[in-house]
Amino acid sequence: MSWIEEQHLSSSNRHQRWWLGLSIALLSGLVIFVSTIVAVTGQPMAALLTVCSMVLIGISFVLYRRLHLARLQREEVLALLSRKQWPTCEGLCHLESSLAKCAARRIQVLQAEIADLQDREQRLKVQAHHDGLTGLANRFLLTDRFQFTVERAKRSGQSFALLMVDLNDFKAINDHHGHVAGDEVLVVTAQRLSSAVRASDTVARIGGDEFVLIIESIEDPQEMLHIGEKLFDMLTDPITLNTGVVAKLGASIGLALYPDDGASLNDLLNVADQAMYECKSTGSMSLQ
Ligand SMILES: Nc1nc2c(ncn2[C@@H]2O[C@H](COP(=O)(O)OP(=O)(O)OP(=O)(O)O)[C@@H](O)[C@H]2O)c(=O)[nH]1
Repeated sequence: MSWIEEQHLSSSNRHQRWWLGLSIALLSGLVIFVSTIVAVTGQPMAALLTVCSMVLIGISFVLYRRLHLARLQREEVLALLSRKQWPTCEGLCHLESSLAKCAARRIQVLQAEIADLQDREQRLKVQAHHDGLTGLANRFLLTDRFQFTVERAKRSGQSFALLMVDLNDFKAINDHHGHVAGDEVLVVTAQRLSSAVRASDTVARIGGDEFVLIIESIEDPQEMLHIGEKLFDMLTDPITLNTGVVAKLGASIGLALYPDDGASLNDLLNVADQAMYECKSTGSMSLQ
């Protein structure tokens, strides 16, 4: 038997003896206590005795737990010693550096997870505010930009224009060349509209082939006529599709001015929509 095992055994024997002694002492104490109560009162006080007994049992249990835990800890240290596994200085350094590496790896993983979440949040925001096909603003963002433009126009005292654009005979592209060709036409149309206005202006797609533009800071309504003509020329320029098919489309454009034609988005959309249908029915681009 090794010295460590001997130490271990004698230590647990000591504890057993200690525990036995304590139990006997507690039991004797209890018996003396009960006898005293009976002698003094002449009758057993059952309730009082029960409480006292429970207190004594509680105390002995706590003592036992403490002894038991202390013994467990000592057993662990003895086990380490017996296996000669006590960490050396080198071992501790190694342990420290591997813990540091582990923490650094965890931080990297967390950073990647945070970046991924931020990326997803950004994508969700874009999805919520933009048209999936063309990347233009959707109706939600259009409403937001409209409010923003109104506030700016109020401060500067300048007017702004709302244009409604609708492609003519777009359905025929879908019907004759397929939905993919139709999508391509919509994407090119969006690109053309965006390139025709300033970055601060808003271009939105609000329906199949319906687009809305907000053109800021209009000093002279005549200015809008030039912009309208430029848009018309751009949109009626034939589009060569990926399949080689050349798509020729017409466009109808309606105009409304803030604040002359209304102060709310709905008012301006109604005026521009009416103007656009007049343009479509006459077959010519006549900005109202
Ligand atoms: N390819 C494609 N087609 C769409 C999309 N959204 C709506 N459409 C189609 O666009 C067409 C729009 O129909 P209309 O409003 O009659 O268009 P139009 O032929 O230009 O008619 P007018 O405006 O009266 O000249 C419908 O056939 C819809 O199915 C889309 O995202 N992609």
